[in-house]
Amino acid sequence: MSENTLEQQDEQRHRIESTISHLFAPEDAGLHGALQAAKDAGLPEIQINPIQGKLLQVFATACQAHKILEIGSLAGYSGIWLARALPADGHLITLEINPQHAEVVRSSFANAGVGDKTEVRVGNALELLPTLTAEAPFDLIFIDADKASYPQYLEWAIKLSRTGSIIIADNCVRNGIAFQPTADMDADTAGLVKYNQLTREDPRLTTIVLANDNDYTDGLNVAVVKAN
Ligand SMILES: C[S@@+](CC[C@H](N)C(=O)[O-])C[C@H]1O[C@@H](n2cnc3c(N)ncnc32)[C@H](O)[C@@H]1O
Repeated sequence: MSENTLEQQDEQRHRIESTISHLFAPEDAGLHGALQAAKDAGLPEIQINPIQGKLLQVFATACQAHKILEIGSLAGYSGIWLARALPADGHLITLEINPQHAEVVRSSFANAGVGDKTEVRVGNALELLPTLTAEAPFDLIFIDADKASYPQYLEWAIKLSRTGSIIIADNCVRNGIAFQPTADMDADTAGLVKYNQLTREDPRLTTIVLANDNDYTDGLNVAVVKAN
């Protein structure tokens, strides 16, 4: 029997991933609407994928999240996944620096039926985070904004957490460059490398990186707060 070519293996992997996505993480009209609104507004297509969205919901459910904080909203796609994991009296705050993005997010949240339990705060997350202490602790914090600031976002995420909170950050693999410090790395890569190092070494956290695919193109860093 002849061995599968690389192309056939790729096709098979893609088929299995699509099946998992279709079976376990189907997108409804609200999520499709957020993607279409992003396209119509000319926003970049850099949102998480459906399997990651479902994974966020699984983690939110695991820590019985009532309060969720997101850093980096874009068009509200990940925010909708997260908000849907909340109970009726739950609340999601999402921070977004770009006012145009924030407008799209608000309307996508309303279209998806999660307008009542969500709030978009506009500004630089590094300036907004210190204003959130009275609303802490957050049960789950999702970090997905500028990569250079990830180490500072981690510091705030821990401050705004409780024991058992889950801190998740996107783009923490990037074909392996997020683990390899080099003399000439750019600020984004330096932020990711430092983030992975800090979450690995901080005794208050237990952390793993989950790749999105077998090629390790990218993935999520998932840290649980052990003690706070
Ligand atoms: C990768 S996108 C977020 C994608 C979104 N989480 C999703 O998956 O649907 C990053 C977002 O972070 C925002 N952003 C970048 N720097 C920021 C900052 N300093 N403070 C707040 N938001 C920021 C960008 O404007 C952009 O909308």
